[in-house]
Amino acid sequence: MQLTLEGLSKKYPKNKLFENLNQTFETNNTYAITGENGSGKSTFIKIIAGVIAPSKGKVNFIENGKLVEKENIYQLLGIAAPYLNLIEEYTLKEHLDFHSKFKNSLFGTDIMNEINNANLAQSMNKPIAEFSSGMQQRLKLILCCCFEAKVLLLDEPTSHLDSKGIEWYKDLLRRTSDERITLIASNNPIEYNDFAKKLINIGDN
Ligand SMILES: Nc1ncnc2c1ncn2[C@@H]1O[C@H](COP(=O)(O)OP(=O)(O)OP(=O)(O)O)[C@@H](O)[C@H]1O
Repeated sequence: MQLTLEGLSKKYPKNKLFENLNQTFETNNTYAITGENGSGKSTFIKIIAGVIAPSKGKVNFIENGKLVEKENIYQLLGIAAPYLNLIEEYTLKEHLDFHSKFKNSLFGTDIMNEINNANLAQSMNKPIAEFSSGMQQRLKLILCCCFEAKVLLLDEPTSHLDSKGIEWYKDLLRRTSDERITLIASNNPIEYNDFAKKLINIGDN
């Protein structure tokens, strides 16, 4: 799997974020997308995810040497980001069942071990609306990392996590990032230092 950027640019009427990014991301690699506040990290992640359009240029998903059609990209993606909300009315169990209709768990029914590791087992029947921000973040990371996806997009992955939660996130990523392209949008080295071989500073552009 490869992800390539061809002359990727984004500007808003009053704000030029990045221009002419050309980059190839390869499977089995983790990349940190850095840059100061407002430089465009989240915008970049949203463009990769196809949520918003670039001003110029292209994002290509290439699998076995072939360009993946736009409508099939969703199936390749796992994404955890502050602006992507869980379904508040669902319980954790309902959320897992719903997610499993679209994607297979990497661990089969052992996904419950992951729920346990994340300290969420006692909340299986609790609605997401009653989850703390840290609990919601842990569930977002499980849904992103523990289900089939070839590209992981993590925007500020440790937001709302306490020190135990950060150690849990690191362990989760260590165990689930093989054979994937992982992009971590962050200014916090704790979130990527152990993983990212390459830093792409969006603000440099
Ligand atoms: N829909 C929009 N219309 C106009 N400007 C926008 C829009 N969305 C984002 N911006 C602006 O684009 C810039 C980049 O925002 P973005 O959230 O991508 O930055 P970031 O690097 O993720 O920031 P942070 O580190 O603070 O999370 C900001 O100045 C923001 O105000």
